[in-house]
Amino acid sequence: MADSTSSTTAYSKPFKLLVRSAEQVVQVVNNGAKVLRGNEMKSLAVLESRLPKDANRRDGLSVVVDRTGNIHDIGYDSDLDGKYTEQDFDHIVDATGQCVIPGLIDGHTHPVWAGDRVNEFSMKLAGATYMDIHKAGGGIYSTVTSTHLATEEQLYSSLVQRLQTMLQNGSTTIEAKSGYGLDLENELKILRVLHRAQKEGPWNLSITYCGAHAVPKGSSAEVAVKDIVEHHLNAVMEETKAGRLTVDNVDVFCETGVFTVEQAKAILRKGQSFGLNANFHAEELSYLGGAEMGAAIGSKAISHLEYISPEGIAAIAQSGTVATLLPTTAFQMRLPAPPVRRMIEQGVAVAIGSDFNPNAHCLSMPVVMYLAAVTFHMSLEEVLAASTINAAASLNLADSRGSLEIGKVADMVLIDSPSWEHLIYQLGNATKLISTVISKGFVVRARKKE
Ligand SMILES: N=CN[C@@H](CCC(=O)O)C(=O)O
Ligand SMILES: [Zn+2]
Repeated sequence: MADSTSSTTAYSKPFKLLVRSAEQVVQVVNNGAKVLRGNEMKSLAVLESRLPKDANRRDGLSVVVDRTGNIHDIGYDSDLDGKYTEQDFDHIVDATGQCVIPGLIDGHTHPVWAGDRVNEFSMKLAGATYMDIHKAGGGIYSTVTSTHLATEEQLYSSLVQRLQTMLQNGSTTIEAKSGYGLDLENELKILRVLHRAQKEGPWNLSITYCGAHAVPKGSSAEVAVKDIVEHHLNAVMEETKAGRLTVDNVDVFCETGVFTVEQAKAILRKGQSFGLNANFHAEELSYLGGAEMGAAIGSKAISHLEYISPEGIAAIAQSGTVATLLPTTAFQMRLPAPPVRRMIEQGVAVAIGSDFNPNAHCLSMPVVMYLAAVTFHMSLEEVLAASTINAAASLNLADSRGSLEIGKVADMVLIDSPSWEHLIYQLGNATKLISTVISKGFVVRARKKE
């Protein structure tokens, strides 16, 4: 097939897209595995272009995407040339010299809020702790106040800008929490904004109800838990049943001075009774035993875990609960790194996320991946597994996402470099390196060649 890019009448061709002649196709897994646990994260399935005997040009790799946006075929150009013609595709992307990786999956974000907390960043640099600020009524409370004042339209417009930036940085699936409403009316407002973004945007969101993000001012943890368990969660689920919301996960900030392990358990269990995945914050600033509880109730994932105990590690290794680690937060709050090496040695599946929120303002998974490698002592292979298949597993999405395998959704990132590791190695250069982002088989970012 000669080099060309064609785009003709929709639905007239048998296939949506051909990405061809790539240097590498990083499948991550190629055997249907739905998660990589512990040492399995060390080796990834990578297809390399080849130089056939007596040939003067490399035989690159191609990915064929069907009409539904799923991967239909993966193989060498020379093999696929006999099976397809240029006319079979709506669109052809020439990936010569580039690497194809799965769309990145950001396992933990708080993307719907108004205002900012740049003043608190200064305070923290001067020595204030996160909890000092929270107890003084700042932190989450300050964002709750500004988010209450914002209209749905304002929240939607800032959310879309944030998601666009995430997409430009390679994230095609993003876990997205509510949690700056706290009261039912404002939590529903935030969830509606997320639902609209999911319906209207090119990204894939995994939406999380996080009404237990802080104890509402003037209330107590006991009253807040009772409200959520007896009233708010029911109301949220009624709205989802009516098709006005989508909610996939339930979250709680289980932390000293916020919600106890027992309180978190009550909320998570109630969410699970509605079919939501338990995926919550624990052991971030102190050890409480949230990991042990989360494992015991079959949580899909637990985030942060800087202060996880050896028993907690054993429990999540045993239960298969994914540890979603958040390097930007640990880095900017100067927290100790979670015991990642020990987790991996003991067979835990590790995912990572940006934790984008007004306390840790980072929209770029490649930056998060760099921090995971350098500050959490993860290898480049472990970092990519944590941002693809394991992040998919943390959101119960590994059947359809997180690897480049036939039948999975064609979410792909093309990196203009001879090997995929450059995406992590070249700190701060991701939007230059990423030439193309493909979501559900549609090209949603196509950088012009300079
Ligand atoms: N720790 C709780 N939630 C967020 C921070 C939210 C905020 O400070 O606004 C986190 O994951 O880091
Ligand atoms: Zn968080």
